Order: sequence, then structure tokens, then C-alpha cells
Amino acid sequence: MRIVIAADHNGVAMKKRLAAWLADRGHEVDDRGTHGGDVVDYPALCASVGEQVAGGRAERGIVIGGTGGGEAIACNKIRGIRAGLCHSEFLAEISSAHNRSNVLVLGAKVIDEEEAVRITEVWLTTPFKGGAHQRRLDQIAALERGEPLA
Ligand SMILES: O=P(O)(O)OC[C@H]1O[C@@H](O)[C@H](O)[C@@H]1O
Repeated sequence: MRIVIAADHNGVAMKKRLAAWLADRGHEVDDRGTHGGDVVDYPALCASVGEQVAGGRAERGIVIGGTGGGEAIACNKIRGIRAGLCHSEFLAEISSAHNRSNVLVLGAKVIDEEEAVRITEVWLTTPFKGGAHQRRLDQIAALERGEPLA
């Protein structure tokens, strides 16, 4: 799978750990930065990841921040992105099974690197359930297009 990843200054070490773990598992990793310790603003990183995924150039995206709260808001502004902020394996499972999230958001101030690996594994391997969840995703897509819901 081609996976695009980014982090702000809070998540550089966690991004490095996840990128190595993903590469070890055979994924192609597109690292969009940031790479150093300087403070950066996360919205452009979120846009970079989101545009790659929404444009079909990556199958999934991962964004790491401090809490991930701002990153989730920013990622979900990109049309076609369903970003899930997941700080447990349960949340990751539901995010994939129900929400078919195509971007995983993590907070490096909330979870440690080993938790991040476990959460990512669950998120990547849990299949979407479809059914009623697809109907709800279709409704979300209609909201995104500015269409009224019945
Ligand atoms: O590290 P500072 O700049 O204080 O705060 C940025 C973080 O605040 C949260 O919205 C995001 O998770 C972002 O990473």
C-alpha cells in the first residue's frame, strides 16, 4: 500500500518510528515532513497528506500532531478525506470498520510510539463493514457537496 505520512514538530519521532514500521511491512511510504524540531503549522501538512489521498496518489494517510485535534479538523476540510483521530485500538477499529477513514490522526502527547504502532496496525487491517455505514458515508459526502439531507 502507498501511505503518505506527515507530522508537526510534536510528532517527528513518532513519524520516524511509524514510517520504519510501515516500510518493514512492505508499504511504500511518502514522508511529507516535517523533519526537524522547528515549530511548524500543521494545516499545510494536513493539506499535503489529504490531497495525495483524495487525488488517489496514496491509498491512506497518517498525520501526527500533539493531540491531533487540530490536524483532524484540518484534514477533514479536504474534500474526500475522512480523517479519524484514534487514540486507542478500539477507536481505530471503528474508524476503519464504520467510517472507512482514509487518514489516521494520532497525537504524540497522548499515546506512545508502541501504542501508535498497534493502533496503526488495527486501522490498516480492519475491513470496512459497508451496509448502513456506507449509507452514512454517502450522507456525509452529500453534506460535503452542500446538498441537503432528506
Ligand atoms: O505544539 P503546539 O504548537 O503548542 O500545538 C500544536 C498542536 O495543537 C493541536 O491542535 C495539534 O495536535 C498540534 O499538534
